[in-house]
Amino acid sequence: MIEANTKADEQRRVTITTTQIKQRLATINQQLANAANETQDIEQRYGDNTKINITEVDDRMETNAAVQQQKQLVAAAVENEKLLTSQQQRLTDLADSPYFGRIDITEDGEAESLYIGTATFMNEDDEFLVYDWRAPIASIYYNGTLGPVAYETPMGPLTVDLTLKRQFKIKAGQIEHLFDTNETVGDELLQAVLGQQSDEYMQNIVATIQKDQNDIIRDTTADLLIVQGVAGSGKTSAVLQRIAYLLYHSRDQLEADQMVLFSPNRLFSHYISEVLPSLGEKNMRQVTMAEFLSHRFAGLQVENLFNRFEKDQTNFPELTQAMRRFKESADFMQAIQAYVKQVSNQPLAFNDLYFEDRPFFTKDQINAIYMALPHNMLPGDKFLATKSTLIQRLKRQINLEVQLDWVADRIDGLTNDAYRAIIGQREFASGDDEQAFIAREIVKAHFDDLYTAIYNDYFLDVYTEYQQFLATVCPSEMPANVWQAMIDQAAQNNERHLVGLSDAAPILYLRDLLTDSGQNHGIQYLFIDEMQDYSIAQFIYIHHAFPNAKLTALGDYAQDIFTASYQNGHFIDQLTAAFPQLKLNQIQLTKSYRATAPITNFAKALLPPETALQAFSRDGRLPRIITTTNTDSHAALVQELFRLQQTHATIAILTKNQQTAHQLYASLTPDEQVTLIEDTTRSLPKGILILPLYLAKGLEFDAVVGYDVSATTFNQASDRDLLYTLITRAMHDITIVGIGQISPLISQLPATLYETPLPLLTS
Ligand SMILES: Nc1ncnc2c1ncn2[C@@H]1O[C@H](COP(=O)(O)OP(=O)(O)OP(=O)(O)O)[C@@H](O)[C@H]1O
Repeated sequence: MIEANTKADEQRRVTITTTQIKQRLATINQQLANAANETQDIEQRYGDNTKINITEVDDRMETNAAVQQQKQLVAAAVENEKLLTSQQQRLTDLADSPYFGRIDITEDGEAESLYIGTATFMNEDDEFLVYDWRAPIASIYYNGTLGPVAYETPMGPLTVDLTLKRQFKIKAGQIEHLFDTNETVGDELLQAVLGQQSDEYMQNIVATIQKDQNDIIRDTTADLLIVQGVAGSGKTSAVLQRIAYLLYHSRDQLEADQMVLFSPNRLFSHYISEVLPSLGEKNMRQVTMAEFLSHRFAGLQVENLFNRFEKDQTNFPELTQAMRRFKESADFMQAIQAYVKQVSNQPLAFNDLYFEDRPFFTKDQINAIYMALPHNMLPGDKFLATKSTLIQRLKRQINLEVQLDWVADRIDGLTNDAYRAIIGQREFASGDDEQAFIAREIVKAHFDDLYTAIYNDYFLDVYTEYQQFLATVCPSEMPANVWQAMIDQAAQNNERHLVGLSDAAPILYLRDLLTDSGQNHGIQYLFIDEMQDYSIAQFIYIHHAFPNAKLTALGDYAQDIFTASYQNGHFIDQLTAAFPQLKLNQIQLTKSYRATAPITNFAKALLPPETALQAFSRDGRLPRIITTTNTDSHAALVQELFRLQQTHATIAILTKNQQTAHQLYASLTPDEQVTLIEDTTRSLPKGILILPLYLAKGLEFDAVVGYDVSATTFNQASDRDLLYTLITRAMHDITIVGIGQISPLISQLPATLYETPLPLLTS
C-alpha cells in the first residue's frame, strides 16, 4: 500500500521533471521555427540563383557550382529540421508521461533512484532525470526481483542490490496510479492495460514488458532466434520492441532500412505501423512473402497463399499433399544445390537472345562460351564469365556499328532539342569528339533492349532448367506418371506466366545459384512473424537472399492454418535442422495476455493436454455457443451482434473461407453497418467487420464471432488449428455460431468452459 505522502513526493518529482522537459521543449520549438525560416530562406535564394542566365557558356560552370552548394545547404537544413522535429515529438511525449518505472539500487553502499521512461532526459547539469528503457541498467526493471540483481555493462556483468521497484501510470503530468511490486513487472498495471479496448494500431508495451519477452528483446548473440509463443503471448509486441532496442544500441552501424520484417499481410503491416514511431524510432521495412516473390519474379504471377488455401478446401488429394511436402522441404533445396554442382559441366538451358526479330546470340553460341570455360570453375562464376563475354561481344558490335551510314543519317536527322538532350552539360575538345560521342550514344540506345536482356540474365531459361531438375528427383514412393504430370503442369504454368507457390522458392534458389545473383548483403536483421506459414524451403531461400542478416523467427505451431492439412512433424525441429551452421537461441512464451482467462482456457481446451499454455488472470464472460438452423442463422447473428455492440467497439465476424464471408456480407442489410475485409484492404475501421480467418492472422478484436463453426465445416483434425486461431483473436468476448449442428471440435469440450444461451424464439 502506497502512503499518501509517497504519492505527493512522487508527484512533486514528476512536476519538476515535466517542467524541465517543457523548458527544453520551448527551446526546441524556437530552434525549429528558426530552422524552418532558414530552410525557406535558402530555398528562396536557391530559386533566385537558378534564374541566372545559363545560356552564356562562361556563366554555366559557375552557376552549376553555386546550385550544387545551395542544394547541399538545403539538404543540411532539411536534415536539421527533421532532427529537431523528432526531438520535439519525443519531448512532447515525455512532458505528458515522463516515465513509467522507478528502481532503487544500492551499489557499493551507495543508494540511487533511477526513473525509466521511453527516452532519456538529462537536465542542464547532465543528471539523468529519465533513463531510456533500453539503457543497460534499465534491464533491472524488467528482469529483477528485490535483492541482488546482475545487469550487463560494457565492462561485464555488475551486481547491485535492488531495494524498490515502483510502477507509474502518468497522464498529462499527473500520476494516475502507482504501485510497488516485487514481481518482475506487477500484474496490476498489466490488468489495466489489457482491459482496454482494441485499437486500429498496436500499442507499444515498454511499461509492462515481461521477463521472457525481455529476453527476446535484448538477445544480441543469436544468428537465429526462434520464438515459439502461444497465441497472444506478445511475440509481435516483443519483436517490435526488439527492433527499437537494436536500433538504440547500434545507432552508428544500423539504420532502420537495414532491417526487414516479413509480415503476414498488408492489414497487419498497417496495424503494427505505429509502435516504432511511438518509441521515437523509424519503421523498419515491411514486406509480405507474396510481395517479395512477385518482385523477384517480375512479370510472372506467383500463386498466392490465400488462394491456394481456398483451393485446398475443395480438392487436395494425398499425392498432391506428399508432393507439396517434398517441394517445401530442406531436402528438396539440398537437391537443388547438388543439381547445380552436377550440371555445371553440362550445357545449360539457355535462350536465344533476339535482336530485331532474329537471334543475335543463339543458345548454341552461348553454350559454346559456357562450355569452353574451365571445368573446375564454380557454376555462378561460369555464368558471370559467360555474361561478361556476351557484353564484350555486344560492345564490339557497337564499336563497329558507329561507323555505319545509318548512324550518320540518324545524327543528321536530329532536332536541336534531341541533340542537346544527348550531350547534356558535356564539353568537348573538338567537333569530332562531339560527333563520336553522339554516334556512340545512338548505337547504345539502338542495342539497349539487347543489353538489358543480357544484363538481366534473360538468356538463361531457368524454368526449363527447373523442369530438368525435377525430372532427376522423383521420390521413390511417388508414381512416376504422377510426378511427370506435375512437371508437365509446371511447364504449362510457365507458358501462362504462372508460378506455383511451392515452386517459387526452389526456382529462385536454382536461378541464384546458377547465376550467382539475387543476394542482398546490406540487410542486417530479418524478422519473420507467423513463421509457421512459411515453408522450410522459403526459409532457406530467404537466408540465401539475405546472407548477412541475423534471423528472428516467431510463431506458434498451433496456428498453422495454411499447412496443418498436409504437414506433419515438428516445424521448429525442421527449421533448426535446416540451419545447423547458425548460432541458435530458442525462447518459449507460454503465457497468453491478449484474452480474458475464460477465452484463453476455452481455446486451450482444443489443444493437446500437454500444451504449455497459461492464461493471464483477467476476468471476463464465458464464451457463448449458439447453435441455430439455416433459417434462423441470420436473425441469431444479428441479435448477437446487437448484444456485443452494447459493450464493444470492434467486432470481427470470422469465417473459414472467403466465400462464406462474401455470402454473409451480401445477406446483411446496409443499416447493419458492416465492413467486408479483403486481401487488398489496408486499414481496419471500427464497427463490425467480416473477414476470412486467415486475414485476421496476428490481429485482435474486442469481440469475435466465429460464424458457421458447424459439423459440416469444422470437422477435420486439421480444423482444430483454425479454430484455435479464430478463438484467440478475441480480447474480451467470443461467440461461436454453429448452423445445423455445432462442430464436434466444440461439442467435445467440457461444458463448464462455455455457456449456451437459449435458442432464439422465432415466429
Ligand atoms: N507485456 C505486455 N504488456 C502489455 N500488453 C501486452 C504484453 N504482452 C502482450 N501484450 C498484449 O497482448 C496482445 C497480444 O500480443 P501480440 O499480438 O504481440 O501477441 P502474439 O504472440 O504475436 O499473438 P498471436 O500469435 O496470437 O498473433 C496485444 O494486445 C499486446 O499489446
